[in-house]
Amino acid sequence: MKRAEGGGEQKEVVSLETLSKKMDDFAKARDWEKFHSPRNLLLAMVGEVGELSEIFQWKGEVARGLPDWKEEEKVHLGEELSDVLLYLVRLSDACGVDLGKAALRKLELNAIKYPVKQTDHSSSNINLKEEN
Ligand SMILES: Nc1ccn([C@H]2C[C@H](O)[C@@H](COP(=O)(O)OP(=O)(O)OP(=O)(O)O)O2)c(=O)n1
Repeated sequence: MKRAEGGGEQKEVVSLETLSKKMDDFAKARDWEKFHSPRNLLLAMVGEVGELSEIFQWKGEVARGLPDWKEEEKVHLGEELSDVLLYLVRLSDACGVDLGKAALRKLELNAIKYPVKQTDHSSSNINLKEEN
């Protein structure tokens, strides 16, 4: 696994390929590939998005970085975020989509659609600007 320098500290870099391979190994070892169809994976991912949403439910708006959250709440959050990511990676594989490549292309498309000079950073909804 690759490691990157980060302010003197070594930080582990986890690639989508690594997650994809580990999910593949996990499914093969259990003979669960038959369950990992695109539709099943999509539904499983949406279920995990629901579990992720539950963590934020009724809390009101929370500050970036979650400074007021207990450590155990952050650990739980990491688990649910991971479930969503793992199913998304697996779903992309099951659909024959190179997720990393597709995401980089989408970022480029986003930058063309929303050029820096036309973006009003004082507005939370850039579409409002276009309508006014
Ligand atoms: N058929 C399955 C079942 C599980 N997993 C993997 C992917 C997810 O990362 C995690 C999901 O496991 P659970 O369905 O047990 O969900 P939770 O971990 O969220 O448990 P719970 O729903 O009890 O909170 O396990 C998988 O790849 N294929």
